[in-house]
This record gives sequence, structure tokens and C-alpha cells, in this order.
Amino acid sequence: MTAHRNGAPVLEVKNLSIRFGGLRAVDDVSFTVERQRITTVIGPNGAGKSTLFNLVSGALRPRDGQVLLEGVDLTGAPPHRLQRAGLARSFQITNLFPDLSVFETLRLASQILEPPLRAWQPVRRSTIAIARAGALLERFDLAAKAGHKVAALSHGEQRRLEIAVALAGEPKILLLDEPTQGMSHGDTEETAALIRDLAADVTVMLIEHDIGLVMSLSDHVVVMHQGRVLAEGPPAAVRADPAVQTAYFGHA
Ligand SMILES: Nc1ncnc2c1ncn2[C@@H]1O[C@H](COP(=O)(O)OP(=O)(O)OP(=O)(O)O)[C@@H](O)[C@H]1O
Repeated sequence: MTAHRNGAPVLEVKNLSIRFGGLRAVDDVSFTVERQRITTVIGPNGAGKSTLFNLVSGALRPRDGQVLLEGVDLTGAPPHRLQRAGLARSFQITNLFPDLSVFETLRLASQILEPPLRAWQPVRRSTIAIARAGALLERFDLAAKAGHKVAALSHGEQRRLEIAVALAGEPKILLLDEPTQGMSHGDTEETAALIRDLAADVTVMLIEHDIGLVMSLSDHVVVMHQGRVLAEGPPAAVRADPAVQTAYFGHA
């Protein structure tokens, strides 16, 4: 399977829908994520952004619609299968193990690159995973912290490590759920630069509330409102859209 299989986009979401009781949390949502572009999903609280991410990453099964990764229908596939197929997700809530070292965290995350029959061999022989962990330490400027426990890292370093963990398996698409949430201004700027840098290697799709960041970071913006796609397009065009002004910014 080549990276450019059939020339299909990295991710296609077609008519995706889910209901919680009577609530149409995601309602007939369709859009395309093109390769090596940063696509951002925005929308007011409760618009359905997290639910959409849960559907795309396999945490929830849709009632209707399809999720295609490079043209392959993976609708309803469990998260581990989507991960093997090249979809990685980094969570809003820090989900690192505080007592593991930074290096061990990255080596474990890179274990997916080892051939399946070698996955359970003694870890010192996991040469691919060890090499990948070393490269990630350099890339994410964490080499000086390799032996430190995750708990000893600053908030910004932990977020960098989370992104490194998500990239460890060399995914085709990386989903980031509010990557700058709770960060100081300095850490936000640093993370934005990191995401821009990442986009050269991997397609990025994110949920982000910081509208300044959305405007400066995104190639494509999808605006959700009440479970539906209200508008999509380049950031400036979306921001100027009167329907978006009303629904999202609270004025026309
Ligand atoms: N498991 C669930 N059961 C019932 N209702 C849910 C569930 N998950 C989400 N919802 C509801 O679905 C709607 C969409 O929620 P969702 O979390 O996807 O919105 P969001 O755009 O991510 O919001 P926020 O910006 O506040 O995170 C909301 O009304 C929410 O209360």
C-alpha cells in the first residue's frame, strides 16, 4: 500500500451521523482532509467537535456515514485498527504515565513499528523502537530530559511529549484535540510552531478554540454548529462568512 494510494485524500468523512437519545450530536457531516495540510475544526461549545473526533478515531461508532483513510473504508473500526492503518490521536487530557521516563515513554510508543512477531521480545532488542525514540527525543528537544520521569516535566514539555508519542508510530494523520489548552502564551506559541513543523511530515487535523491560533495555523477550517458543518474553507473566508459570524462570534 503506497502513501498515495489511488490519489485518495488522507481522510474523508461522508455523511457521518450519531445521536445521543434525541440529540443529533453529529448530523450528516462530510468533509475532506487533504494531505499535509492543517485542517482545524472549530465551533461553539457543544457543536459536536469532540464527538466527531471520537467517530473518526473509532472511540464511537456512527449511526450513519463513512470514515475513509486513504480511500479505505474504516467506518466503525476499533481504535487499534485505525492506529495500525495510520491514524493517531493525541488527547485533551494528559494521558502519559507519570512514573515512566521520557525515553521509556517514547520507546513504548514506538514499539508499534517493530514487526508483530518481534513485539514481545526483550526490549533491549527492540532496535527499531529504540532508534525511533532517540530520533523523537532530538526532534522534540527532549534529549536532555530522556532519563527524567514524565511527572518532572513542565506542562509545555508534557504536551510536546504527547505529540511525540502520537507521532511515534509514523502515522499518516494526526488528530490533536485542543493541543494548547491550559498553556501559557509562551508555550502556546511554541506548540503552534511545533504543529507547523509537523505538518511537513504528517497531515494534521485539530480542534482549537484559540481563534488567533486557528487563523495563523490552519490551511483549511471546518466550522461546526449544532452537529452540522456550517461553513468550510480557508481561514479568512470562513471568518468573513456572515453565518459563522453569527453562530460562532456572536455577531453578524
Ligand atoms: N456520550 C454522550 N452522551 C450524551 N450526550 C453527549 C455525549 N457526548 C457528547 N454529548 C452531547 O453532544 C453534544 C456535542 O458534544 P461535543 O462534546 O462533541 O461538543 P464539542 O463541540 O466538542 O464541545 P466543547 O467545545 O465544549 O468540547 C453536546 O450537546 C453534548 O452534551
